[in-house]
Amino acid sequence: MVRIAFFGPEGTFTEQAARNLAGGDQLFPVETIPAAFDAVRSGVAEGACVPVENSVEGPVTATLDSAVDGDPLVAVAEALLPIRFSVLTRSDAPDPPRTVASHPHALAQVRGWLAEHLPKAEQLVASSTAGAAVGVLEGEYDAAVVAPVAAEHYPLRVLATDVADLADARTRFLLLRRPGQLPEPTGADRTSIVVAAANRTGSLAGLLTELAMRGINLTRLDARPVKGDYGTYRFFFDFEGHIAEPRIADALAALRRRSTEVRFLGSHPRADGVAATLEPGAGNDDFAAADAWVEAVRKGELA
Ligand SMILES: O=C(O)C(=O)C[C@]1(C(=O)O)C=C[C@@H](O)C=C1
Repeated sequence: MVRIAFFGPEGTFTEQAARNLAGGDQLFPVETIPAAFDAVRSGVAEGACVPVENSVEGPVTATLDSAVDGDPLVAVAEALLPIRFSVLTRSDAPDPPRTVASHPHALAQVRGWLAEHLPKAEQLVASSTAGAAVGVLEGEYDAAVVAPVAAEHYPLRVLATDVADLADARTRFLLLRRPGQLPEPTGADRTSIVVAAANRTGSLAGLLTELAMRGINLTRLDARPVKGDYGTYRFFFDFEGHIAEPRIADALAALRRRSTEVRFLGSHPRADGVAATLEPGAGNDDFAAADAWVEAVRKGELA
């Protein structure tokens, strides 16, 4: 039985994403994002499901940092969930609640709603949305901002549903595994890498140029500090395409040459199915034809 760790406890958005991604695999919750990575690295689980980016609050930094701190893991699939929250409370909690807790990404997505409906409630950070629900049950907080499914897991009173400051908020989640066989290219794929850029003029521009020259469309760029080396950063790139495609392989090789540290984080189908935009001359056939031409020139077959 394949075991998949997910960022829990039960009733997180990540559990929902894991259910979408894991098929019949056995899911089990872990308390933190680093613990989900560790479960795979140590062999306790074959896979892990974690959030990676939210359309309102941006990157999930615990996921980015865990991707570089430890043995390499690769993303083999992703899920994209629309995000709308419920607010739960204990029936014996003060009305209105004096404290409201959630994951920082969740609090950031309901700032306006909280200001309007619970302006006096102190906002507290919990390990996850469902972790906040557990805290409400245990009397630690009065209310929690949670995924709607949390109401099915925890015996709490529903104070509000369909809570979201922005109608189209989404979070993207990854299914991670130890490196092995990669998913096949589909034409609508995403490749992720993390690169340490040298601290000198134009080094990031140089990396970006390698992608741009090969007609590769970036879908995300985040910087994270290299811990313990003030002023130095690693850059996380997501871009359209799959390492099996020549333009992507060619760009990765160029980044490898330019940087002392590149970590491949996966090539997998995009959850939204958006096909890669192909610039003129960037297709697989264009690369094959150009390689054949160089080979012919080398052999003296062409002037
Ligand atoms: O706490 C959860 O339920 C999570 O799955 C984490 C998380 C996140 O990291 O962004 C996932 C989706 C929502 O955007 C809020 C929180």
